[in-house]
Amino acid sequence: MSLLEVEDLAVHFGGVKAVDGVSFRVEEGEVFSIIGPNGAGKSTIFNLISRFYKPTRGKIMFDGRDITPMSAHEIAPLGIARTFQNIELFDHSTVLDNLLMGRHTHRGTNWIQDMLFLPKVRREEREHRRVVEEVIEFLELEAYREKLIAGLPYGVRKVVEIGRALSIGPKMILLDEPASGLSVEESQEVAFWVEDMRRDMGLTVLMVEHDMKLVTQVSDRVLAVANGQPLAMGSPSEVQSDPQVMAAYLGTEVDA
Ligand SMILES: Nc1ncnc2c1ncn2[C@@H]1O[C@H](COP(=O)(O)OP(=O)(O)OP(=O)(O)O)[C@@H](O)[C@H]1O
Repeated sequence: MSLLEVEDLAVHFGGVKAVDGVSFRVEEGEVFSIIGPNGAGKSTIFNLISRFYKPTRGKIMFDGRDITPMSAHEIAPLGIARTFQNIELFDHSTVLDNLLMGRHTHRGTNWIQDMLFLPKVRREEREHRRVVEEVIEFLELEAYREKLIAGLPYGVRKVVEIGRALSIGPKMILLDEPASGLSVEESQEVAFWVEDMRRDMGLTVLMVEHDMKLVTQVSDRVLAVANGQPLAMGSPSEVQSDPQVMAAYLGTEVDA
């Protein structure tokens, strides 16, 4: 059984077939990337898997469960976390508080217990802190722990965005263009973290990315899409040399 199974997925917005008949499987521990020109449907596939969009057709299975009918807040506790292309952090909170908010899906207490600060609440709080401190150490964010998001350089905010997703303790992380807007050196750091996430945390990574250097460096397999439809799937080199993929990119910008 694959960790993620996407079967004949489609979503239509009026006359626009944003995604139309996309199927793929992601194995546990795999780094799987989705590439394609602008407007190909990549972010829409992410929005379908993370249950922000309701599919017109198709099925999504995660860890043996049909998650197609579930809502976005129901899938985080199952172990699916995502980052957003446009960074979804609380600008006027610290890095630490943003990461602690990422743990909210694990809340096992109610408001009365919270108000009375019962031992169970204190135990949970300690566990949240432990996990978040591990993430801070993993992403080397120690120097920024108490800093407000608003004052941080873009590259650091992108890393905190990954940290927020990691803080929920997922089995699978969806990275939506983690290298967009980053320098060559910062993109290389993202590559190292993706490799570490898989090796040290045993995570499965599903990534949408334009930076082909990053995709080639970290991905086991790649799915290329265009106009909402699958074009080719295979190793990074197989997909990059596929004639249909090359044709789809002709006349469009490829960040090689
Ligand atoms: N909520 C929506 N309503 C209407 N159309 C949408 C919606 N979401 C996406 N689309 C359309 O679906 C198509 C695919 O968009 P999507 O953002 O998934 O592409 P993408 O491959 O992620 O592009 P990019 O690389 O530029 O981020 C586009 O034509 C887009 O305009």
